[in-house]
Amino acid sequence: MTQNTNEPSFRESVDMMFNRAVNLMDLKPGLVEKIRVCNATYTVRFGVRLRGDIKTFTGYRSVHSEHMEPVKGGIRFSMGVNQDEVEALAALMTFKCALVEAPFGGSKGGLCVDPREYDEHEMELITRRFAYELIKRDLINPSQNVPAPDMGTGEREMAWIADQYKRMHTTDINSAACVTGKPTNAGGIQGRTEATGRGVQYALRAFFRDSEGVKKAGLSGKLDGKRVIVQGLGNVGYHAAKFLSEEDGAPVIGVIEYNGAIFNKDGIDIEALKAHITAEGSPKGFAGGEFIEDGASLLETDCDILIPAALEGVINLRNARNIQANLIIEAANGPVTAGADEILRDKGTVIIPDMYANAGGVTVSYFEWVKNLSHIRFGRMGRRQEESRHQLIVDELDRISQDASINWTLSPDFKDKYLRGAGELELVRSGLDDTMRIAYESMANVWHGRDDVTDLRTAAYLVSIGKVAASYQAKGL
Ligand SMILES: NC(=O)c1ccc[n+]([C@@H]2O[C@H](COP(=O)([O-])OP(=O)(O)OC[C@H]3O[C@@H](n4cnc5c(N)ncnc54)[C@H](O)[C@@H]3O)[C@@H](O)[C@H]2O)c1
Repeated sequence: MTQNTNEPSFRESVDMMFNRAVNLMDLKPGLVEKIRVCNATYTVRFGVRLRGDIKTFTGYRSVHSEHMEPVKGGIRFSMGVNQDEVEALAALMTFKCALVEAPFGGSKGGLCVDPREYDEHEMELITRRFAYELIKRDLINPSQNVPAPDMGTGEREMAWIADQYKRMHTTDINSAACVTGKPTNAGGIQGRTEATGRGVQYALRAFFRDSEGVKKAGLSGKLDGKRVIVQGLGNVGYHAAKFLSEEDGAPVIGVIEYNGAIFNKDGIDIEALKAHITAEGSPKGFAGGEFIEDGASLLETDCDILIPAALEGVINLRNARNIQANLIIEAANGPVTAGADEILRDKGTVIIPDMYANAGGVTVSYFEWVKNLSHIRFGRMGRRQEESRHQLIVDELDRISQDASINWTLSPDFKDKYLRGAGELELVRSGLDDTMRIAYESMANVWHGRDDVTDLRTAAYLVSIGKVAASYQAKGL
């Protein structure tokens, strides 16, 4: 969403950020160009018989880089979808996967449709037809191109896509791995739906462990007590807001939706607001805070952490100077334009970049893909060994607690809970936590360690472009 005619497009913004980083690297120009360009974009126009007429839809699937296969990236359903947008999003997927070491190339898809205009049956017809067009060209395939949810899509659409693939490839034993983000009873993995929001939470925890980074943002102390404003209470924004307010003691004082915002300086009950929006279709009338008609104005309200979790280009040349948050974490892809990025950098605002901040989704998608290909429940292998290791600790604690000189006892259900701690959800969460920590450290080392790198985004690009370049070089390019 470009807000100003002087503003570059989303794709140009990504290129400008890429160029800024690449200028600090010692790579051959030919290799730089190979990494920068989008390999291919397929455009499809197809008709679906709806309400007694034929309605034509336009969709895209873009493959940015195949330095690793399959390529990976979500499918978005929104009226704003266009080629420029999908190509920008596909490029970000390449760098995101490299940064968190998910072994995929970058891709993205989109369909120009407003899901609110159609009922469930109509959406199924539209989704299956779009999937059919992509599957028959191997643009959805477990070993070549694996989509996932994005704006306007969720596990329901992923289940339709997986089923469509299965119908067209009845003998493919790996068909479930053709798409991630499926429901858990249809080949999905526990913790995928919450994964991107959970990743935002882990990213913020990693940031607040980095005292030098916290100082650079002009903040102090811990995540606990920091005032948060979130834009977009969809999959990513809702989970991030819920976890931060319920588990980290960080009150969400503002929530911005496309049709208004809610502000409450004492913190908003996220579950209650989500239930209200689901029932009413709007935050208007919510009793737990003040309703603000011009929702986007809340982006400029005083807070510690701003979480844009809706769409691109919302922080731009028009409002960047008025942003008061010390820290912006880009839960959405591309919420800050290249021009706004420069203004915010000059102001000293720290931005945790999209390619890292929302990488939780692709990380857990990777676990799901591996689970589907291995045909075994995630964590099932080795579970007995894990349990006997846990049992050793429990027995030892039991023994110590028998010591009369120590005045404490184990709670009766401790043992049971401890042993259950090795389940799929716990493994997914700990794998995600590790990934977010390691990736943060790799960026922060560059951010704090090089005088010519003054922001986390450039640091993130340096790390990820370096990995993509190494991958191409290993192939002899
Ligand atoms: N779903 C994922 O796993 C995932 C992974 C990585 C990145 N992302 C990115 O996160 C962002 C959100 O994705 P999502 O899956 O949560 O989508 P979603 O469709 O579940 O939610 C988007 C939310 O934003 C709201 N919204 C739309 N336009 C708005 C506007 N102008 N102002 C305020 N709110 C607005 C919508 O009403 C909705 O509540 C996108 O940029 C997407 O690319 C999503």
